Amino acid sequence: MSNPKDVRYVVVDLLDDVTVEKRLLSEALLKRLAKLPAEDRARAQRLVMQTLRDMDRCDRMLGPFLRQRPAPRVLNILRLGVSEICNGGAAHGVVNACVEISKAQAETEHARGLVNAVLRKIDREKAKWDTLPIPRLPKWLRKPLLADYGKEAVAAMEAAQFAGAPVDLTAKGDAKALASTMKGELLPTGSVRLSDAGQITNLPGYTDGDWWVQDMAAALPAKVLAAQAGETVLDMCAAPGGKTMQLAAAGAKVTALDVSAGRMKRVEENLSRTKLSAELVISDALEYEGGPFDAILLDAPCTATGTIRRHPDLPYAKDGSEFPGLFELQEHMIDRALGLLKPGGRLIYCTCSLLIDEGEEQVRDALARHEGLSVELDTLRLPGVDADWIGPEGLRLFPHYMADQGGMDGFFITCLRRK
Ligand SMILES: C[S@@+](CC[C@H](N)C(=O)[O-])C[C@H]1O[C@@H](n2cnc3c(N)ncnc32)[C@H](O)[C@@H]1O
Repeated sequence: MSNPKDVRYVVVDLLDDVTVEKRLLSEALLKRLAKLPAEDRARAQRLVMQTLRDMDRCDRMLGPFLRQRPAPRVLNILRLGVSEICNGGAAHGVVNACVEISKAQAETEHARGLVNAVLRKIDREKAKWDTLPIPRLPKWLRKPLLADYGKEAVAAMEAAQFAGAPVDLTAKGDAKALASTMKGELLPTGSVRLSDAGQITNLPGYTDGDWWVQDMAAALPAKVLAAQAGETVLDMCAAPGGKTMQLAAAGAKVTALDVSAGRMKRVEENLSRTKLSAELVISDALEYEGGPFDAILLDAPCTATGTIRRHPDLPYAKDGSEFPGLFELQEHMIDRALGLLKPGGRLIYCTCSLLIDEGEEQVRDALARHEGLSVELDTLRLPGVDADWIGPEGLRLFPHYMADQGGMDGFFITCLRRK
């Protein structure tokens, strides 16, 4: 019988965490993977990511064989089975493992016959898999995106999200040299793209802190800030520290602030690995009294809807209900940041979101609230940034930009200057 230390059992637990408990995978993984031997963890993570990415297709495959929707855990066992079988897994082994997982708990034991019968039928029907349409975003997210960008753009975003994401690195030093060492592609924005990275911690230069993982779009805000050596810079929502490291590597005197002590530990570890330094402050940004600073980077807490390529759990763990609270927090944070700037100082505001409420709208509202505030579009014209991506409020990036090279995370980035 399957037990809680089996890879697939843990994967079903993780699917339950996301679809039933509505927890983000990043939060659930730590606790669940700790139950597995180290050598099984990468496989569990790969399987759960694949099943989440395939979820809509799994449900389409299952539809004709289910007279009614099974209990949530039974459905998740089936989804895992479908995803594995349709991605080339050996059906016999997959079916047996899924039946064993069903038998392991009283609430799913009754469904072992169903799991067995349905997965065997799926194996016979698996040719249908490749004809299924690209999964759509959930309605709560699709609707506002359709209103903002139209059908064609949303379909392109969905295709990019389904395709997943390569691994991008930011070099601490020379990006060209890093690309050559890693046999990666040097992107026009200066990030290094790896198509087949494998285990990150085994890559050359990891222990020496020569680079860190950071999507090419996520690397742009610090480039827009363009910190000068000796400048005082506040990284206002810093954890886990990708942008803090860029600012510190540029020679700025960085104050890295975050409200989460747990996440700040990650900043500390990242700085220590890369041998970079910053002053670390654990505080609510809205209560922080420091500065004034030459420049502030505000990578505000947001819906993270631009990162679904890397986080296919998001559409299943969220339903949009907490979004208005985030929009309000972003507004307060912008006001707080402007109050911590030196006269003439610059605020780089960014969110890894696709929603204009967290980008263009925030800028329009901030300009209306603050006299003497202006948007500096020139600073956004960086190497590799297409002029068409820049609108009156800032730089708008979509997952389907540069799709043939692997795409990028959805982001909004702007530079505001205070008189
Ligand atoms: C988008 S993440 C930042 C990512 C980070 N800039 C990087 O590049 O690695 C947003 C961060 O905001 C932090 N946060 C949320 N509310 C906050 C608040 N009121 N004050 C300070 N930080 C906050 C979260 O803990 C989270 O680490």
